[in-house]
Amino acid sequence: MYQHIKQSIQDGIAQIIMDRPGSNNALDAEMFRDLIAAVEHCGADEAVKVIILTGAGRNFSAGGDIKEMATFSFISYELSMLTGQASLALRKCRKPVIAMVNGTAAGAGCGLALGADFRIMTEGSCLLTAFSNVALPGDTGCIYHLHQIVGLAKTIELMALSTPVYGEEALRLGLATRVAAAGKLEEETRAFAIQLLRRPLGAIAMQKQLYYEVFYRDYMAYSRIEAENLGKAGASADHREAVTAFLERREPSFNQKETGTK
Ligand SMILES: C/C=C/C(=O)SCCNC(=O)CCNC(=O)[C@H](O)C(C)(C)COP(=O)(O)OP(=O)(O)OC[C@H]1O[C@@H](n2cnc3c(N)ncnc32)[C@H](O)[C@@H]1OP(=O)(O)O
Repeated sequence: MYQHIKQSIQDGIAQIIMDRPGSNNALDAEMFRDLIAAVEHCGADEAVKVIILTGAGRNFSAGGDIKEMATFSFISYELSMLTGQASLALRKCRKPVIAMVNGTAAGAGCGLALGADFRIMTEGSCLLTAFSNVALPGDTGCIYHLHQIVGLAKTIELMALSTPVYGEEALRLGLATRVAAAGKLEEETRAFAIQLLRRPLGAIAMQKQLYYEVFYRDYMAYSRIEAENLGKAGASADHREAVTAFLERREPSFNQKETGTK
């Protein structure tokens, strides 16, 4: 049904898989659209009680498709807004959403994991904001979600430095819900989903509605600024340099000018 999104339902648990392992599940506009459709579909399907979002292969997702970015002269407003809508779809969904973070969740992948209600990680899996590595300010509501969990000071640090946050530290910061034992990520995520299945899901749906309506009130205003900034930064010399450096597998050399100047 979708090209790079797989969806299955078993015993009330839907699994949505970002499935482009050759590119570490890097996301393009079509994948964001399909992900939103899959989440909305699961949200409306009576057979689905709990949703698990994960990535195929070694990593959850490497975020926006940098190889595709190399072909752009700018990042479109439509793509930028789609990123924010994708993580909002997880937040708006009335079913509990668990991000099963296999390997790395980078950039937009990190934003999506943070848009979920729960994150199950392993000691070796990590959340990596990554945006500043490619001279971008952020998307997928990443700053908004992060700020809700760790506060502004830690958000500023994680966004500016793009330091990876591994399982145990993520747990300490409140970013991870559970850290599964090595090799047990799927088993422990499923056990967590089954635990949720036994909870009063109607009341949890109302809790989610309340979180969304109260704590995400200004999300769309935020999202528009996020998209405008992504467009400006996507046209900057620093971003061009970062994308070229990524493809050439070398460290970028930033020119230190304000992002958005050419
Ligand atoms: C609009 C949205 C914007 C954003 O999200 S901005 C943030 C963009 N994302 C990043 O900056 C993260 C970039 N990727 C990485 O840092 C690493 O990857 C990982 C930590 C995720 C995984 O590392 P490892 O397991 O060592 O894999 P590997 O050798 O780096 O990559 C394997 C193949 O995957 C391709 N790939 C990785 N990330 C992306 C990406 N974001 N877009 C497109 N392709 C990607 C590589 O190039 C390579 O491919 P080949 O084998 O052909 O050389």
